[in-house]
Amino acid sequence: MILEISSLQKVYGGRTVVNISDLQINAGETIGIVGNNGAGKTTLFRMLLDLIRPDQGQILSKGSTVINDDQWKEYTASYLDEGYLIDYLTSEEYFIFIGSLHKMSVAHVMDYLKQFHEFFNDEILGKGKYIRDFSKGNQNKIGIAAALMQAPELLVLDEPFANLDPTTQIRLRTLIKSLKQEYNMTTLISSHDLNHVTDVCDRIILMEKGLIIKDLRTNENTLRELEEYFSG
Ligand SMILES: Nc1ncnc2c1ncn2[C@@H]1O[C@H](COP(=O)(O)OP(=O)(O)OP(=O)(O)O)[C@@H](O)[C@H]1O
Repeated sequence: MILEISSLQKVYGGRTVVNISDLQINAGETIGIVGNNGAGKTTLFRMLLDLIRPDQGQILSKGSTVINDDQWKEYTASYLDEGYLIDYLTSEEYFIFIGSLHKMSVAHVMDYLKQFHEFFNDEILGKGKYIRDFSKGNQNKIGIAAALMQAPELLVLDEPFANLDPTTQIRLRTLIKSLKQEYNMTTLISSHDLNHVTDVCDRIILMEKGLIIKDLRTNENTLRELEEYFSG
């Protein structure tokens, strides 16, 4: 078990926006979190990553509470939004900076980036462009590639398919699947795209008003079941 959540609550302005009594995530699972706007997906991710603190309950990562023990940072990577990026750096400078945090040399970073050749679609590297000047979709790609740099055991991505062109969405699906196969990475992905999450994830958690409404093992009926739920 890599993550154990119990009695977790976050309250904003008297309203409980996350309310999860019990949730366990096993190592190697690829989990899609779906739910309409305001369901609490991002708030849950922010608590998992100690970006905000719960009002109640606890999150254990490999048995240690994330708020008291920094151990989780060694094996957890995430990309939630552009707040992770550094606007005044070029993409190369940013990758080199993130690489340096993981003790990677410049040559190592450049070598690492080769595997993203297709994913970057010739738009990210060698442009001499500052991160602030990239499109939102291309900023996403930079953030995701940088998050993967530490070869995390646990990866958290908030709406990674949003703003990506269709070609890159499909490439990201392939990338996530291959990472799972290659080194059994545990991945949490929030998404509004039911097609993508049911294709990529082996488990889907449906949230509504902070609560977990469904927790499904993905099978051939899952997409239809989710579509029915959301259309009703
Ligand atoms: N800092 C904050 N202050 C007050 N309310 C907040 C804050 N952050 C989130 N909320 C509220 O918490 C609820 C859950 O928001 P959250 O962003 O987690 O939802 P989400 O499922 O990620 O939604 P979306 O699909 O729109 O990204 C929303 O009602 C939101 O307005």
